[in-house]
Parts: sequence; C-alpha cells; structure tokens
Amino acid sequence: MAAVAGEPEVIRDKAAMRAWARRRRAEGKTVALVPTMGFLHDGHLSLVSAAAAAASATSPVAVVVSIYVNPSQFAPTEDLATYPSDLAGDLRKLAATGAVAAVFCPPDLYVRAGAGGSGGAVSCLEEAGCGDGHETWIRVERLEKGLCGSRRPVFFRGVATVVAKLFNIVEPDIAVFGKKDYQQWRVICRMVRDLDFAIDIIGSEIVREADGLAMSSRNVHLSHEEREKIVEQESLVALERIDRPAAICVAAWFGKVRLIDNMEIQTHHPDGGAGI
Ligand SMILES: Nc1ncnc2c1ncn2[C@@H]1O[C@H](COP(=O)(O)OP(=O)(O)OP(=O)(O)O)[C@@H](O)[C@H]1O
Ligand SMILES: CC(C)(CO)[C@@H](O)C(=O)[O-]
Ligand code: BAL
Repeated sequence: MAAVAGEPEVIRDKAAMRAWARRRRAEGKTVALVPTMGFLHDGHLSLVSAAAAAASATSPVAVVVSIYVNPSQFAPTEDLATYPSDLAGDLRKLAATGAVAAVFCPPDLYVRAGAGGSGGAVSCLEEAGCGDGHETWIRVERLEKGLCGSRRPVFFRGVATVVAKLFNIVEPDIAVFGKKDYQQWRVICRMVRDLDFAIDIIGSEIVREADGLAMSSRNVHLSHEEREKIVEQESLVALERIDRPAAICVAAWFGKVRLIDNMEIQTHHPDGGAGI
C-alpha cells in the first residue's frame, strides 16, 4: 500500500472537499474515492488498499474515503436510526493504513425542505422532497429492480443519487466499491456508463470473517443464532454456485436479519435473466 505522509485530512464541507481534490489533481495526482457509511472493518480497508494500488510511477494516488450514512437510501421502516457509527475509531483505522490522504465526513449532503431550507427530513418519500428541498433522483431503472431492490424500495435510487453527488463533489478519477454489495456495484457501473462520468469503477473482492461470514458493519447487530444461520445460507449458496461468487453476497434484509433468498438469486442471477 502506498504510504501517505501524516494523518488523513478530515474535511466536512463539500466546497472544501472539491477544492482539496482539485488541488491534488493539479499536482498530477490520481484521486481515488472509497465511499462508505462508516463503522469500518477490514472489508472497507481492502477497498482502501485497492484504491492505493492504483498509483503509478507517473501518477501517485490521493485516496479519499467518504463516511456518510445516506438517509435517502433508507425507507422509513429501515434502520437509519440504529445504523452503527464510530467516527473516532474509523479515523484511527484509516490513519493506521498510512494510505489515506483525506476523509470526507459531511454532516449532511442534502438541501432540506423547511425553514430557510435547513429543516425537514430528506425523505425517501417523494412528497417530502418537494418544496425547497431535494427533489432530484437518479434511477437505474432495470438493474435497481429485484434482489435487494425488491425489499428496499428506495435503496438503489438513494445510492445512485448520493454516489452521483459524491462524484460531483470529489470529482475522482477512480472509485472503489465492494462486490459484497454486488447489485449496488453493477448499478453504479451502469450509472457511470449511462451518464458519462469519466470515472473508472473498481469492483473489489469480498472480505470474510474466519467463519465465512462476509464482513459487514451491521453484523454487530446479529445474535449468535442469526449469524450462524447466515453463515449456513452463505455456504450453501457458495457450494451450489462456487463459480459465481457474486451470488453469495446478494442479500435481503428482513428486519435486522439478513438472509439470502436462493429463489431470487436463481431468478435474477447475472446469467439468469436480469442482466446484472
Ligand atoms: N466484506 C466486504 N468485502 C468487500 N467490500 C466490502 C465489504 N463490506 C463492505 N464492503 C464495501 O464497502 C463499501 C461501503 O460499504 P458500507 O459502508 O455500507 O459497509 P457494509 O459493511 O457494507 O455495511 P452494511 O452492513 O450496512 O451492509 C461498499 O462498496 C461495500 O460493498
Ligand atoms: C455506496 C454507499 C456509500 C452509498 O451511500 C453505501 O450504499 C455503501 O456504503 O455501500
Ligand atoms: N452496503 C449497503 C448499504 C446499505 O445497506 O444501506
């Protein structure tokens, strides 16, 4: 991993982030973005390594990690309020890699409806986005359907929109996403192609715990029984479809329990009709 002198710069303001990234590019650096929602684990750090590895002799890389729990990808029934976070711990982990130049952790990325544009929620609901608040959404219309999209109605719309916002703020040359969230990775690739973002998207391999469970921030919420059930499901899928690791990670959330729906994987598998 290419080393960066000193601690990462912590940037909260989007104009400051854009200016910082433009300075790095003016210095001849490649800017590589790793978008996350924080509560970092080794899966995230593997994305940092992949980003840092993009450096070449002629163009050193400046790795930016964003930490932002994006409200618009959560439906009202989902777990926005309980999403785990530990910014101080995240900053320590990122500093320890020696590979991160900046951490972008904005308090909010949306224009809010309400008094002076500062109140109100950024909702996943259409009507709450009206008025003087945020109302522009990116839809990747076919790929967002099925799999996770069938259980999380606003998820991919929120992801595509916030990732586009991050791309416009950081203006990276490269962005890295984990194949654990396989459908998300494919949605982002399609958005980048369709909307002509000049960004190379890197899909990074899944990092697992010793028992085979894919690392995931929400794993802290799993009980022992829930965890065992997921490991069992993941290994069943892995055994059946060993040549198709992407299918292993395609997950749906039922409350806080993540289960894999084999039927859906078969129906919507990359080679099986949905064209993911
Ligand atoms: N185990 C992993 N292996 C590879 N990439 C990962 C892994 N876990 C997360 N990522 C990637 O890190 C990026 C940020 O993910 P995020 O911050 O949502 O963490 P997460 O662990 O996926 O959280 P959650 O439990 O909410 O799914 C995404 O591109 C995601 O695919
Ligand atoms: C890509 C992302 C950072 C958008 O909020 C999120 O969905 C995630 O962490 O996978
Ligand atoms: N990595 C997926 C983010 C989410 O479930 O909201």
